[in-house]
Amino acid sequence: MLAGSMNNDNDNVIDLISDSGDDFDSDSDDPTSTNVTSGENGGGQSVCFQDEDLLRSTPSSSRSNINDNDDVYVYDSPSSHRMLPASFGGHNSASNNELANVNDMQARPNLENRFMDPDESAVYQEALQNISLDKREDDLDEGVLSVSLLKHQKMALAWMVSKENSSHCAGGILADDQGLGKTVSTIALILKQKSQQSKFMCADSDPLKSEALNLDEDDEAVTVVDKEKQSVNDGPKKDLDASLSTAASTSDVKPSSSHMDIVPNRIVESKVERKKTKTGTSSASSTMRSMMRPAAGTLVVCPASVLKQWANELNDKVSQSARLSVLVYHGGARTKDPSELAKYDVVVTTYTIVANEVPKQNADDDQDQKNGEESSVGNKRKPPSKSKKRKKKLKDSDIDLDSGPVARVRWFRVVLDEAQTIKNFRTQVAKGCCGLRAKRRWCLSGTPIQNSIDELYSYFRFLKYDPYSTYSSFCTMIKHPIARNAVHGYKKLQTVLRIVLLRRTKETTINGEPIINLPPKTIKLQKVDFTKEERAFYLTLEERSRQQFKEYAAAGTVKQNYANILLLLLRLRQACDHPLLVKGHQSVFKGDGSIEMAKQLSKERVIDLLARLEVSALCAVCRDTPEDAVVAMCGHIFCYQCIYERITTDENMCPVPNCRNTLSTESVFSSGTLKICISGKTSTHAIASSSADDELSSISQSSYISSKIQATVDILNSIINMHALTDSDTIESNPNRVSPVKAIVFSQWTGMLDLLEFSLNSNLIQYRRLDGTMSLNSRDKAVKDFNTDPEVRVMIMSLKAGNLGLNMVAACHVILLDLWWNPYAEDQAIDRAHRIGQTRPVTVSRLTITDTVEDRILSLQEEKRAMVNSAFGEDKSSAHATRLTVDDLRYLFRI
Ligand SMILES: Nc1ncnc2c1ncn2[C@@H]1O[C@H](COP(=O)(O)OP(=O)(O)OP(=O)(O)O)[C@@H](O)[C@H]1O
Repeated sequence: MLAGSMNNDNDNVIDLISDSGDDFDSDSDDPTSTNVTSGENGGGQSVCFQDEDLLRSTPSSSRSNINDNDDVYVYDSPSSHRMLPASFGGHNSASNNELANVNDMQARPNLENRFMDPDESAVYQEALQNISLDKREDDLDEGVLSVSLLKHQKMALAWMVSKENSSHCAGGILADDQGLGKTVSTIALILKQKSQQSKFMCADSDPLKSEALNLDEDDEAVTVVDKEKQSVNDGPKKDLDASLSTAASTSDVKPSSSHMDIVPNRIVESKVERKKTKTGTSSASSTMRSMMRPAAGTLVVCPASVLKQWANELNDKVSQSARLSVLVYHGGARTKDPSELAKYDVVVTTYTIVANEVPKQNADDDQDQKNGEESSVGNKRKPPSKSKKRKKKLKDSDIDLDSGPVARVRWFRVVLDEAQTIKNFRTQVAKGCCGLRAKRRWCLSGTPIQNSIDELYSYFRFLKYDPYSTYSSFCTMIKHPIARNAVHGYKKLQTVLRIVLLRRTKETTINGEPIINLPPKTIKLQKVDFTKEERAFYLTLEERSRQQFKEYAAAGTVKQNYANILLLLLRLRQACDHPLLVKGHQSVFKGDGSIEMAKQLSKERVIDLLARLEVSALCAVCRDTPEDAVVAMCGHIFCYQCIYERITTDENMCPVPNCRNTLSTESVFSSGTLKICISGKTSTHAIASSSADDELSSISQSSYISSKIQATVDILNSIINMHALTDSDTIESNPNRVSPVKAIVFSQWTGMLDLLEFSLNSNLIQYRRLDGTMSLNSRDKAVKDFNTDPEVRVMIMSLKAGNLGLNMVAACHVILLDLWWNPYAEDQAIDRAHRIGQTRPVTVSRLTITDTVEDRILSLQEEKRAMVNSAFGEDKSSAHATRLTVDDLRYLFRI
């Protein structure tokens, strides 16, 4: 275990998780956010804690069911390994226990008093009210959905409806495991509440009604649109399939081309809106503009990769008679007219678009975060006063002109799918989502907490879950109580969460019955050996990295060189996949015009950009370790996917605050592109294989089949050939006869996918590919081909582009080519196949090379799981928070 290798030197604790805005943010899925334990008590599960993460260790019995002997994890135990305990969801087998917290409050006023704050009385009241609602179910009239809701979905529907009707925090977090049908539950909610939504959308035309319904407390002025100025317009009625085929590509979207079944009487006169917005920037006109903000239906915000899937589900799961009008709001040619959005029951868009179109929260918000960070335990600061709020809202109106259509309507409901996207409250995307005006707010996430308690704050802020929606209150009322007394602090947190969060795992039972009968999932850790040459290559690299680290340590500059150290680790991880990745092999992205652009730059500039790229720790958009890192002309670093989505859909401004640099696909460079310019060679392969000092050139060729690739191909071949059919096969006895066995292969590096492709081609294995550089239409087609074409047996995907949301039950094997710091990203990937609709046992192969950095990553992953579990577990013995220490890094470098 990791901790076993560490000493007690707490003086060595370094703060590798920055508190505010620097590069080492607590959001990142790199070791900085792993909250690794360090040896405080001389080995074992000792930890070095600070108040940031406030986490405790878990007894081994409550951890995942790990068989140490054969490295097979079997996820069929009733005690889920996942991050929230039974008591959180409130709707699982522990449904009686889960009420204990609230009952405690009733029965023992002392407990209540221990944390009761005047601002929290509404929370307390709701906790009391909720006691009796636990097992309620709700359903839709027959024929509204094309499928029947499962029992747990009926329970979710009842809970969501009651939450929406709650006076305090209308909405919540549906945190069911991946693949348990959150999308369908949410669609059921939209349908169930359709009449309320329609009332909201129509109330614009009746000021009295608007006031009586108190329709939008978020707005500074209730929108009053003269009925006479509304045009009744049925709009172009096109069917959803047609709209999808035009709307989802990044290049071929026509404004308003994706309308269907427009709700009559709901069209705000767009000319009026446009005229108003053109008339200058005076406060009068901005107030007017605000008043003219039309009321719209439900906005679904999701990652680009699942945009089409959402639209498809809205189409497929709703019967013809109850059909919802749906707009896929995406692509450079999307409408600029907010009233256009207000015509639809549901608008589906991406996080990138929300981040771009919604004005970021202003200084008040930042000040609040500062207050929270600065305030010490017991030193409570007041949340912003009402007058301040008012001021802020007026400012919002003033910046209305800068905002896009999604920010210029009042939504009835906003749903954030894969809501962990906003887990870092400091990111633009989190701020953008919080800036949306909405009456009801939902977060959907199978992995709501990945790194720290702070992630909850981001959801609470979005949900406007008062009083915890300001950072200072969140710290005072949640973080600090945990720091003071973990037992009571967590109990309180569980109670607070129980009101807004519903979670069931695949192992949850209702009345003794599993909520879902999925075939089992088996995860195998498959250890692969390097060849002699690969081992030699790796050892040389490792030795160099170790020396470098020692130099930093000797100079006392480990912290300052943190980005460099991450890069050293990255190289070691890549070496485990294929030596060529270390040599700079990277996909030259399809249609990449940037080589020509880079050639125009001076050599110094190119070298400078390459240097920046090579020390990049985090993507400036997602704040994760960049996948397929690119550097922009301004020097900022991004994942290619993160920036590609932005520059192909929007105004092309660099998303880094105060950097107004214009970006295009031609002006962001991969290291491969820059190296081509420096060397004058035409391909990265050529550079890699022609290095003068490359004594190991035979394994640095793109045609070289690395051990991991060989292992992957072996697995694939055995899967494909395994199910030889006999004459006696029936559909029942051998379902593979009708649906051939298929596999998904994930890697973090598109360069690795390129290299794998060589072997798949030479083995005549038919495959499709999905990565972040592909248009949404191409991705959708790849998924469809994989799911429906019996000849296509393999899907190769980049982890970032493919691990969220997609339904791929055609696969019953998943191969993870490399390990990720954050084990939850792997869980998400695996659950593309292990979800409702899967009929066969799912086998997962995690490939690792023995005796390399990957062994240590495995330990880190387990520590991370234990950390997240322990945040909510039963063991109260060691209530501390964790930080990555110098010793942790020594451990990673085997020093
Ligand atoms: N009641 C139902 N009947 C039939 N199929 C269903 C039902 N509910 C969900 N499904 C199907 O199960 C699959 C998983 O559902 P869904 O995508 O809603 O899960 P999810 O919880 O949103 O997953 P993720 O967290 O991965 O996004 C989908 O293919 C969906 O169509």
